[in-house]
Amino acid sequence: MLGSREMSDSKPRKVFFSRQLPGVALDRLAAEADVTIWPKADAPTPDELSDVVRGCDAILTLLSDAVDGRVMDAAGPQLKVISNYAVGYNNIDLAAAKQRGIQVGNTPDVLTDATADLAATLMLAASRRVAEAADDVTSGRWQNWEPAGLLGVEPSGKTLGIIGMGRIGKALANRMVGGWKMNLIYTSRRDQTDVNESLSGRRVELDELLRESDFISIHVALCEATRKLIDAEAFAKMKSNVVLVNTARGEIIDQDALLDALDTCKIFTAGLDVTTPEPLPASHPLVQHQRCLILPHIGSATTTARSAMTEIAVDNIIAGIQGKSLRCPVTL
Ligand SMILES: NC(=O)C1=CN([C@@H]2O[C@H](COP(=O)(O)OP(=O)(O)OC[C@H]3O[C@@H](n4cnc5c(N)ncnc54)[C@H](O)[C@@H]3O)[C@@H](O)[C@H]2O)C=CC1
Ligand SMILES: O=C(O)C(=O)CO
Repeated sequence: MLGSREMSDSKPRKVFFSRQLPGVALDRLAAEADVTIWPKADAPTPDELSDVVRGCDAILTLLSDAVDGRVMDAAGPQLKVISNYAVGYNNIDLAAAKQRGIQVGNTPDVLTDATADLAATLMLAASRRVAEAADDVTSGRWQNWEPAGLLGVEPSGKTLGIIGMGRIGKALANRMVGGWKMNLIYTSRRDQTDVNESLSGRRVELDELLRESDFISIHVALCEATRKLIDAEAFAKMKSNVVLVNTARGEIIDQDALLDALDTCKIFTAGLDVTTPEPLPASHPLVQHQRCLILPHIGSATTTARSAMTEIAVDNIIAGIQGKSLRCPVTL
């Protein structure tokens, strides 16, 4: 049923947090609601989540929590808001929430700089083979300064292709065009005149981006249209020696095709903050691959970004349980 849900003023609101959050904003919720925080280190399974949200007015979820209609129904008809502690919301069934009149919120903007910084870090670290080089030192393999040892590629003056020119894509473009004087091409659902004018960017089709880029960084949201967007066919179109970076979602790359592209030296290196699943087992060939640098999804992991995310997530919950519009709503 569409529309706002019944508010009951007679009993305290119940809120479930699927993890403890950094920052102090949680204190503000105490005045409004009884907050239960998932006590275990491992994320709740879908069954556990359905169980613990029973009777809740609001749920705070992480990107690893799959929230579908079943979880929403298990919570009950009083559930008013799902506050996702992330800007990406591919883990939430928005149609099911809309159908039930449940508001969904996310945490945009405040993590843009942190995530763009990490994408830039991955670009530089992957292009200079930093993980491989550090491993040579810690393993004792490094013996001599070699003129042809650990040669990398340089971003300066090269072409950067950004897939998905949203907030984080633009912030990375600013860094790499401003600082490294890279040439910019990008894919986007609409032309971005500000990017074209201030960064001399050019919107292109994905095919052209794949054929022209020396560095490719993925910043598009995950949805059915972007799942496995970078597959074997896409790798085949790329130049050789491409550096590929993904800080968006692991599902956007076909990981078997990526492994093959690395094994056959079709691409130079990859830098990934996201994989599927997360974590990849330590024995996975991509984890073990010398030219694949994988980080544990730390794009937004700065004290500044995570505290600000907590503020927004809590604001979204308070507004939601009061029946008001969310500070950062997600709509279908
Ligand atoms: N590694 C990390 O810790 C973090 C990862 N992320 C990921 O980065 C993504 C981007 O974040 P923002 O830039 O803030 O989001 P945004 O919404 O500003 O940008 C996403 C872009 O994807 C485009 N897009 C969405 N659906 C599309 C489709 N079907 N086809 C083509 N383009 C489509 C949008 O038009 C937009 O330009 C998030 O969705 C999230 O998955 C975000 C923050 C931290
Ligand atoms: O916000 C997101 O979407 C993340 O992946 C983590 O901050």
